[in-house]
Amino acid sequence: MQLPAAFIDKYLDLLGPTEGPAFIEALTTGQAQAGYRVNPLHAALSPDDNPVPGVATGYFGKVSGKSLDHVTGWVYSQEPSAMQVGEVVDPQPGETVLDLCAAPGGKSTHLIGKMADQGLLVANEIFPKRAKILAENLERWGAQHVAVTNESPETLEKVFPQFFDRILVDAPCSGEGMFRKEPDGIQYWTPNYPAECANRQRHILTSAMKMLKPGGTLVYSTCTFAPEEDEQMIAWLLAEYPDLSVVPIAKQPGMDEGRPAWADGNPALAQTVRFFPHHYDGEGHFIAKLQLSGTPMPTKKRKKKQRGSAVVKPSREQQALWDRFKTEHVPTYTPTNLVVFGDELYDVTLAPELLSQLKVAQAGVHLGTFKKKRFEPAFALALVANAPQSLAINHDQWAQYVHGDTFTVTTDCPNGWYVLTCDQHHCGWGKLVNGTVKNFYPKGLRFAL
Ligand SMILES: C[S@@+](CC[C@H](N)C(=O)[O-])C[C@H]1O[C@@H](n2cnc3c(N)ncnc32)[C@H](O)[C@@H]1O
Repeated sequence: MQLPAAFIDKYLDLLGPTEGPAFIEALTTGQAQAGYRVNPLHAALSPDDNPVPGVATGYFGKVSGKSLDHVTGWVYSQEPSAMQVGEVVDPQPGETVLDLCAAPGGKSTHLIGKMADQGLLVANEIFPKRAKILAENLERWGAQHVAVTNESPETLEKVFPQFFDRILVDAPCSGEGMFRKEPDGIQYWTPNYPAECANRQRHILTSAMKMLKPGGTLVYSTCTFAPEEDEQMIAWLLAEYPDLSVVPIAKQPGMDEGRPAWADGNPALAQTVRFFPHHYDGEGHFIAKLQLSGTPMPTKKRKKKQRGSAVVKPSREQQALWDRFKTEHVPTYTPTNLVVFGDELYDVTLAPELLSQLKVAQAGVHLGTFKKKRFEPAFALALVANAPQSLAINHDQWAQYVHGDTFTVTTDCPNGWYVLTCDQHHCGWGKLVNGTVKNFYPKGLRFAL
């Protein structure tokens, strides 16, 4: 890997003659570190290999994107430093949490797991294609109390004034910490790139601050080493918002303190954390945690303007079809709020009057589709709900299932809808008709093993 000369000079200068060369050496010749988290919402998996210190669900190692564990949402691949961000946010069950820059969903899946799927997580991504990937990853995770929005921070701030207990800004950044993992990123680096990113980060943080409840916490993280985007961003926040204070972060082995001297010298900046590849077994990161004091900040009221699709309650007939399906197939599933978009039935946690003001990538749990006097369940429902009527399939049958094939089973079960399970993993819906399983694995997710 060839680093730009200006990059090398900058960090040799910042880190000094002893640390500087060790940093450059680790970044250019060290191996990128792989890891994964297990999904606490699906339990039943406790690997015996290498745990990541400080992350109860985190492990070192690689998981294939085509493995049963990954495809059914039992694990999420995430490198070890990135896992520490969710631990620092530390959301609690029942809280209202915003992940403002959320795609592809590494931190969001971590946050909703730590919340034990209680409360509300709004996972937002500004770019539509990335919002779709975020929605798919969260669907696979099998959480109920999540809304995926596709908005700019400026739009969200108008809908959610002083709304969230915790906000994570995992900011778009110059990505220097990922050079080892994604060397293609090096080509975008110029000496001015960190300052350009910092400009965008200040805009995002300005919106985030308007959405934070008094007493709430803001976590800001980047995957870059650039002081302009790290300590200097926190120094700017503290100067701009006198009601904010830095919350110390518990350090795991190998984590470094933030460097006050790389900003305005404020000693509180030493309570932020840095991940350097010559010290920590993971990629480059920076995390800061801040708390807003109890004084409410002024917010402007705004007229409700509908931007997304109209939110409608199910008709009496639709409600009856759902009730019958629920009683027979997912009796323990308790929806928060049933709404219909066209023929699609959703269970939403975010209040419908707020949803209707937003561009939404996934309003909540997609429960299914109304089709001429019948209800067809959606993939998301199979992952989130417990279904007493499940049908166990083996690994060969699972391979046929994810490929989209129809297959036969030997069973005494009556015809009808089943959640297919393979080694206890919920795989999706199948419809049993005289020993043949009709395949309802979503077309867009199918693949060959
Ligand atoms: C570091 S990534 C987030 C990674 C994610 N938190 C995870 O753990 O999977 C930053 C995200 O911010 C988004 N982004 C880019 N420009 C933005 C803007 N102006 N406002 C908000 N988000 C933005 C990017 O598309 C990207 O998905």
